[in-house]
Amino acid sequence: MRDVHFQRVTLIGIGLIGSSIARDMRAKGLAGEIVVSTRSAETLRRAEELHLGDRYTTDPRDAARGADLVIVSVPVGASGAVAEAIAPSLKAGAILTDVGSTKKSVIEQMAPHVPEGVHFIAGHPIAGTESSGPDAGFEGLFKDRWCILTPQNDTDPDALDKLTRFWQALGSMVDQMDPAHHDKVLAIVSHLPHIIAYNIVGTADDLETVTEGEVIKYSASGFRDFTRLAASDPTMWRDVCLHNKDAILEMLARFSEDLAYLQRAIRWGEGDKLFDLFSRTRAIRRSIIEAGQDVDAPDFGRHKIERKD
Ligand SMILES: NC(=O)c1ccc[n+]([C@@H]2O[C@H](COP(=O)([O-])OP(=O)(O)OC[C@H]3O[C@@H](n4cnc5c(N)ncnc54)[C@H](O)[C@@H]3O)[C@@H](O)[C@H]2O)c1
Ligand SMILES: O=C(O)C(=O)C[C@]1(C(=O)O)C=C[C@@H](O)C=C1
Repeated sequence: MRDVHFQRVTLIGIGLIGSSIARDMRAKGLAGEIVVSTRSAETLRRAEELHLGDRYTTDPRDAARGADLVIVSVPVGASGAVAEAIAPSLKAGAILTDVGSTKKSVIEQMAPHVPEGVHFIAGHPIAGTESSGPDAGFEGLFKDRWCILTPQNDTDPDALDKLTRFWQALGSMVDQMDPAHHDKVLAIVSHLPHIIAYNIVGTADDLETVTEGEVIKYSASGFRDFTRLAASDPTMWRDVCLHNKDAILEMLARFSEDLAYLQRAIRWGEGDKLFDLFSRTRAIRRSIIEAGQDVDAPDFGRHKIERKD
């Protein structure tokens, strides 16, 4: 059954996130018309082959013209340039949003370009995978996942309500947050895990010369879980690191202190300290599962989740 929320929705960027939004919009009939725009002609052709939209263009300004909702789904470092490019064609009353993994920097980049009368509300769906590009998206990515919106004091309540209901129609649970707070929370729950994964897999790769191939050969599921995160898109994660620098560095400093505590406990054979920490963290994992939030546990096969615990 169709449930049209916006007559024309423009998607700027059609990778994992943009194409997942497109697939759900199509399946649920949330848009009268979907206009797809992306930088490279090749990606655009692929989006067309996948029937993700109704109209396709590599010109973002043309794509945004007349749209009721514009969703920017590009690496966060490109947000400002995209906002500048589309600004002249945004119509009064349109809602402009994004899905970027960092919020303070995206708002700083985009807000100065937003014309009077256009409602800019930044957002971030907390859902994704290590894959990228239009083929990587899938219907249902946002189901039962949080989407954080970061409205400002002067955000129009009706526009906020419309965007909230749109994300809810995609299956998300919607929360509101201050952008700086968002960046701190995401630094610890998303950005640090990726940085740690990139680092441990890089270290293991460096050790290959010492261990003569054994790191890869004997890597069991613990290490493989890290390799899934470490396979995430390099451009996206370079931009996240550069655009959430302060919060990431703050969390890394805290992480390093706690790692030093662990290192010391191992050196001095303080088993009780190790046991206490490992018991506390095991309880956290269990509470996440009990809260029903383990639907996307890393499993390499994706979509089918086998619970081992
Ligand atoms: N991958 C995830 O798990 C995930 C989850 C939530 C939010 N996000 C955020 O969503 C956004 C998109 O991520 P994705 O995973 O869909 O990425 P992706 O690499 O799959 O797709 C990115 C899209 O942006 C376009 N693009 C790249 N550079 C550009 C530029 N300089 N100018 C204009 N367009 C450009 C690409 O052509 C592509 O269409 C990012 O800001 C990311 O931080 C990602
Ligand atoms: O599940 C994954 O592979 C993800 O990396 C998704 C994930 C996350 O860290 O939770 C990654 C970046 C986002 O901005 C939001 C979600």
